[in-house]
Amino acid sequence: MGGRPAPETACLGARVAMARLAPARRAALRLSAECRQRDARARELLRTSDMMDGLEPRDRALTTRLVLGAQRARGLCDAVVDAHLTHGHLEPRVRDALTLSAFELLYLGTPTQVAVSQGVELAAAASRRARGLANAVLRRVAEEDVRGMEAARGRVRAARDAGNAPEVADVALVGALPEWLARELVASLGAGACALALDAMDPPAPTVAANLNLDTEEGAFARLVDAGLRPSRLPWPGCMALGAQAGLATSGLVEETCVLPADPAAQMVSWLAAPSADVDAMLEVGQGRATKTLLLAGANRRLGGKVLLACVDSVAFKSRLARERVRAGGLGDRATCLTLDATRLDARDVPPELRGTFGQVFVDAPCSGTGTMRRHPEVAWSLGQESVCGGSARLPALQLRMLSAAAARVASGGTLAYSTCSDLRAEDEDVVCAFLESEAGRAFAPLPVTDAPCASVLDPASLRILRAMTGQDGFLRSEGGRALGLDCDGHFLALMRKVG
Ligand SMILES: C[S@@+](CC[C@H](N)C(=O)[O-])C[C@H]1O[C@@H](n2cnc3c(N)ncnc32)[C@H](O)[C@@H]1O
Repeated sequence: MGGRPAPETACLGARVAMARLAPARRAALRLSAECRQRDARARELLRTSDMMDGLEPRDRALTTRLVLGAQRARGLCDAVVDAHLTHGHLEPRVRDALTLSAFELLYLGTPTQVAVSQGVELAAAASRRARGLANAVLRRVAEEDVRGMEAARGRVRAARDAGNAPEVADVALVGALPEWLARELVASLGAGACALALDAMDPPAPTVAANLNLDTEEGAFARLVDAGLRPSRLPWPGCMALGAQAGLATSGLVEETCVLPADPAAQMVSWLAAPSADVDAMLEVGQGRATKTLLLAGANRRLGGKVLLACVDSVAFKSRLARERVRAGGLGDRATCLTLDATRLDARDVPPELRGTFGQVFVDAPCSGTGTMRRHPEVAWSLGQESVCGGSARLPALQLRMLSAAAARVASGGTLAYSTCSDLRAEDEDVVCAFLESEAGRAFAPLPVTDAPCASVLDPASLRILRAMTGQDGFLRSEGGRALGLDCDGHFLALMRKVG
């Protein structure tokens, strides 16, 4: 490995001096550096990097875990490492190496000897002079911080078992979150913040939805079996977990839109936001790449309907993608995908397709994404407190503006649905309450999600999950499903009926 070992390394003995850096860790270091330098999303980089193709499947899995995990825990690992430095500055690549190894020690439970010796090699790969420093820092992480983490985990588990809200400091540590975000999540979820923290580093189970616009649930299931993806049914119509995910991309099933990769709670939100068979026109706001468009059209079909959809998003390339996807996904000309700033939906000069009113309007709002941090690890440390907290917070203000503008397009007796993939009350209940108290919202009354049209076709197991997710206010918070063992992201849905 080159260079004379520093005294600290020498005292660890021959095993450390001779350790060979595992290919997975070497790849993780390079990819972490690339994430930092290009400000790239870790998942996107992992998907497109040639480096991943050259790795054995087991190494690929470890690299993925390390890169995503180190991104997720980056602020916390930085602070832990900094606390053990005797002088301030670290070369960025050495910091990348120490972050990866601190993450292994604190969150993956890698045995100390392995994590430290590999961490020393990793740091040496970044800078030869860093061996001694890496050894000293990582030993202290192993001796001091791992113990503190175990104690915090024990307290969060105890709070979960007793049904109590956990301590904010414990959630920040165990969930690898900035303190302010941990505080907001505990305030929003109460005891539900325990599971969020304890599962923070568990990769979400791969799940897909049958595209019921193209095929039956049984047909999609059979095609997944044929592709060797070992599907099993989850308690929601068309929702399936995959026993083997490798092969989904190459099976062609996603490209053909036979199945739609989607979290179980996102599937539920789409179904519950779907109109009944007698609604002929629906407006979807924040269409993105049309995953929910296809899901809710499929649910409407299952109810016997054939709704026409007008869909808007402010980003032109998403509308283009959505257009291709709804066509391939079996909606033909029934869905119109438009690029428009939805805060202007109440203006007179909207495109002709958006004039008049709709029996169902669904706002899938842009949000912090705090419910999907396992998929999008950057969120935890890149989200600014000022985006979601305080009277002038950017996201709640945008969400309220979009909801109010969309409300102008709801027909009398029609339904307005509002959803986010945020766990924060500031973007969920608080936005809905502010809307209902506003001039535009006075004509609306909350409608319990258990009264959504699709509830009539749910089997007892699906109804049980739905009830567990429904709060006393009638809104859906998916974290209630976790208590029943459903592995899902954090999603929120409110339904409101136009009564005025
Ligand atoms: C939660 S994502 C939607 C996900 C999408 N419905 C799906 O199923 O994949 C929110 C969407 O709102 C869009 N958006 C953000 N600001 C907007 C605005 N002012 N007007 C319309 N769309 C907006 C974003 O581009 C993003 O695609």
